Amino acid sequence: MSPPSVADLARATLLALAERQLPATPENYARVYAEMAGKPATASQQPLSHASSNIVAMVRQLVDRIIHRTASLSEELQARNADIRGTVDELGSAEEKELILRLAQAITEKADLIHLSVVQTQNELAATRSTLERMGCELSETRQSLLEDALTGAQNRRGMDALLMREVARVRRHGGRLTVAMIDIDHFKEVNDRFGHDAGDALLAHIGMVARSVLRESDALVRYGGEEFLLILPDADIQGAGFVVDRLREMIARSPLLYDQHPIAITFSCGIACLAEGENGHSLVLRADRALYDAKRAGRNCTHIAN
Ligand SMILES: Nc1nc2c(ncn2[C@@H]2O[C@H](COP(=O)(O)OP(=O)(O)OP(=O)(O)O)[C@@H](O)[C@H]2O)c(=O)[nH]1
Repeated sequence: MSPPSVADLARATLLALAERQLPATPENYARVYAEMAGKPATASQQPLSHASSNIVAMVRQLVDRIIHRTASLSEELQARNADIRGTVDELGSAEEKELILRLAQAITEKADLIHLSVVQTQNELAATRSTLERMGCELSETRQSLLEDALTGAQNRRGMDALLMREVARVRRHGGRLTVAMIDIDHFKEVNDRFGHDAGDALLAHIGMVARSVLRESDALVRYGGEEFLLILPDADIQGAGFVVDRLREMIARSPLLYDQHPIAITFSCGIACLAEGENGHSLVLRADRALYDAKRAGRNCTHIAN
């Protein structure tokens, strides 16, 4: 069975909150989500550059250890080989049965020692390989977090560029559609002004969580700017994207963030654009952004479709 996706976890977290009748506070989210994801809720993240340089230092240490171990094994084998050759020479000239037996015994013991050294080295190399595999996993997590926004868990702009490039190339190669929806929270500044910056941050994390719960596995959520998110919807047309955005609007209306016992209800404005023939990802996003601007000018809490 494949592991649950982030969207599955987000959905399950919302469900678990409702079942336990817990208010949707950031603390409850963090606790339940961490339980679902099987991660410690308070895991402190090392700064990335620090984590990366740690990994590089560890790889260097491991490689040094392998070089040292194989070099000393090679020296040891050479010395034991010379030793055995000497004993075999003695054996060639030995005439007494007892001496022959003793020399043969000595050769067997030396061969056993060689075998032991090789087995030890094999074990050490196997341990090194599993350490390297573990570090490979950590490195790919680190690489992933370089593309993620830490506050909301959405992709950041760098992640968005890579995703859009891949999706536009897919449409060009195989046909199909690509639609994006640019979303901007209405009057977000008032949330900061009234409840404080931490509440604003918690609201952004909340929106990220709710948005992930309405998206499909193949969709992506990007934090485009301060309080602006981009939904990347492969294989969706304008109508399909409108349906996703309506669902998000409904979910957000139904589950306002509870911050310090205060429900913080918000709405958002949205601009939708579908990739046109020959268009690149940058221009697609700009068209969605312009449609969003039109939605704001039209009074907010609505969706506009790009020309
Ligand atoms: N708490 C918090 N606030 C942020 C973050 N990024 C941007 N902001 C704030 O978001 C607010 C955006 O304000 P405006 O651009 O005036 O937009 P708005 O108040 O949402 O108004 P409209 O978009 O016109 O509906 C500013 O006050 C920024 O300081 C963030 O990461 N956390």
